[in-house]
Amino acid sequence: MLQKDVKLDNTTKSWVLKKHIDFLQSFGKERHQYESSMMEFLRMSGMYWGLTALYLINDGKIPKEDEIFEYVKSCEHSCGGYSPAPGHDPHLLYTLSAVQIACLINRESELPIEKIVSYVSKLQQDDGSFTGDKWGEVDTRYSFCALACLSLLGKLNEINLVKAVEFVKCCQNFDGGFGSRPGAESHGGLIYCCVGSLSIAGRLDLVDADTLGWWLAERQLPSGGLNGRPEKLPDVCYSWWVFSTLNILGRDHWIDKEELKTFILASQDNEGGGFSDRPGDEPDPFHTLFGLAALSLMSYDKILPIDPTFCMPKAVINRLGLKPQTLS
Ligand SMILES: COc1ccc(S(=O)(=O)N2Cc3cc(-c4ccc(C=O)o4)ccc3N(Cc3cncn3C)C[C@H]2Cc2ccc(O)cc2)cc1
Ligand SMILES: [Zn+2]
Repeated sequence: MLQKDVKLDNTTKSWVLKKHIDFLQSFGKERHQYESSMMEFLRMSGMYWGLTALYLINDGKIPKEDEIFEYVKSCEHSCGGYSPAPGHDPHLLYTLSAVQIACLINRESELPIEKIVSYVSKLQQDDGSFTGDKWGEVDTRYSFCALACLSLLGKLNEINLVKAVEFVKCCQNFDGGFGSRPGAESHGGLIYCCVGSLSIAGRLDLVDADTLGWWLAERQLPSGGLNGRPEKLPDVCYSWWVFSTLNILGRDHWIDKEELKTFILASQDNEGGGFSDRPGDEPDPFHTLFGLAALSLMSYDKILPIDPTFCMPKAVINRLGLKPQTLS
């Protein structure tokens, strides 16, 4: 079977740092007005992706912190959950993004912490799993959102952590990977969510690190890029999901970092800045964060260090006194 991959033109690129700062600072303004209105349904997450990326390459400086915190507050619901934009419904995805943004700008103590804890706790099911909102769709993505959100607020003990870990374990497959629910196939993004959950819970002993490490290393293609499942095309965001998981498991040397770096740099937009999912596509804040975050794990140039479990600057995780488990 011909292996699906992309062909890189052979110029190893350096990176256009200044243009990435411009791209991130202008996203949502006139240049991207249409796109930003199209993306209203995920705007709180879009702000977390854009602001975290900017923090990493702009020396930790984030402009208009008061305006940002006003926006976060405008999306707060009486139940303690946050919506992606005013007038939308609250959801666990955007509640995590809201807490992450507050931590980035040092304002987490001004959040209604007890109400957020109550919102997240109510989403935990009897089997330890979490739904994304009251409509009840269970997915290991939401286990990660719940544990990351409460851990950032120092309230991890307010949910049943033993049951939460038990559910993640039930989603482990024979290939060492994890899926969205028990029996679902292994997928790079969900493996990151499950290993990230176990890292926050201090239960990486439950992971078969050699079998999973091997499956993750198999994601690297001749282009240097990583895919999320066998036979899929490489994609910059998997540089994060797969590579940060290998980093947590202490096996990031099992892939060729130089080749991964070349793939990521080939996916940057030299004109307008930003990174796309693969070379030649449109850049967006989502792939810009995950490309920069993977480069940060490789200590590329002057990108500030990032925490592999929370996908947040190490300086913020240290300030909060958090120590997510990793296997050295
Ligand atoms: C452009 O098409 C999509 C498809 C899915 C989504 S998503 O919200 O379900 N989601 C996140 C995601 C975001 C973007 C994007 C474009 C512009 C912005 C502004 O900030 O963000 C683009 C893609 C994307 N996807 C889809 C994707 C990424 N790589 C391959 N694909 C198919 C991921 C998707 C699921 C998701 C992942 C992580 C997360 O924290 C939240 C949602 C969004 C746009
Ligand atoms: Zn992607």
